[in-house]
Amino acid sequence: MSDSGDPTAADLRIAVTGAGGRMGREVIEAAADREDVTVAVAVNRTATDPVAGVAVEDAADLDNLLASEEPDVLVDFTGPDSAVAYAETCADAGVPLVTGTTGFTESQVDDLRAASESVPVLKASNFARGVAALRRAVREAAAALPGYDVELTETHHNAKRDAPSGTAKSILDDVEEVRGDLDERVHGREGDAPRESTEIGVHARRAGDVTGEHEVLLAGNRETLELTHRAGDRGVFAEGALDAAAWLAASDPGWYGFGDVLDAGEE
Ligand SMILES: NC(=O)C1=CN([C@@H]2O[C@H](COP(=O)(O)OP(=O)(O)OC[C@H]3O[C@@H](n4cnc5c(N)ncnc54)[C@H](OP(=O)(O)O)[C@@H]3O)[C@@H](O)[C@H]2O)C=CC1
Ligand SMILES: O=C(O)C1=N[C@H](C(=O)O)C[C@H](O)C1
Repeated sequence: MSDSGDPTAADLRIAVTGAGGRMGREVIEAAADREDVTVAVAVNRTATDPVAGVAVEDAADLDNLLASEEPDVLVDFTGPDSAVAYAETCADAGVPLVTGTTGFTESQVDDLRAASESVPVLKASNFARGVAALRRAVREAAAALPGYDVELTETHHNAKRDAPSGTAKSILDDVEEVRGDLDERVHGREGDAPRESTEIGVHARRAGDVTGEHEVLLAGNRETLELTHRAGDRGVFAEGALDAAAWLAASDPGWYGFGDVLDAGEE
């Protein structure tokens, strides 16, 4: 962090886990494009060539690297098991954690929350600002259209592991909060499957190299409303994650979401 104590002023030093993955690479490349961010540590589980000129070390050495390099924050896009392990490493090292990893079980989220008692932890299923706007719009529409059926469809590239996506689950939580009558998530339909009024249909498509699309359909009373977000490329997630990292580095230990970063920007 810069001597001014303001990590957004200059030279936020980050660590990146999953540096050989799609998102890890994108974060390192986005950091290279920003004057205010330096990648101090980059690790991957398996051997990886340098990314944007940054050497990628063995993830098994992360605790030593955090101790020697003292980054301001760690940015993680890996898998649920590893993200939980890295959260414990961050808590031990006193390094704030931004994780965009999805697919956590409830007990793994509890583990992340435990780490947030020692260091700031920010978990977000989607770092696109447009998705934050989509979620607000969906909440408003669901509240304004009582009794309408809701169906959610997400589409991602064919290498995505978790389904439905983390973003889809966040949107489902939003809808259920606003529409107390919808409490049954139905994942696809097959055979004799008449729709119940309490259902939210959930559809996960995997195809080609689609970056990420989320569509919410509300239908009733002879009308339909569709709200859709499409990510053009992964840079949009990486930039949001770096904004979150800059904000989190100056925060107190606790549990945060991307909304906290966006709300702070509006003050
Ligand atoms: N919040 C957001 O805005 C976004 C979130 N995501 C989420 O980010 C995560 C990663 O996505 P993506 O980059 O596409 O995935 P990739 O499979 O491309 O990359 C995952 C990386 O994590 C590493 N990794 C996986 N498991 C472990 C482990 N157990 N221990 C250590 N390292 C591990 C892999 O290393 P190795 O190659 O050695 O296996 C790889 O480098 C997913 O959960 C995805 O849903 C994705 C995009 C945006
Ligand atoms: O795995 C991905 O690619 C993505 N994962 C996130 C999710 O699960 O919601 C965010 C984005 O849609 C891309």
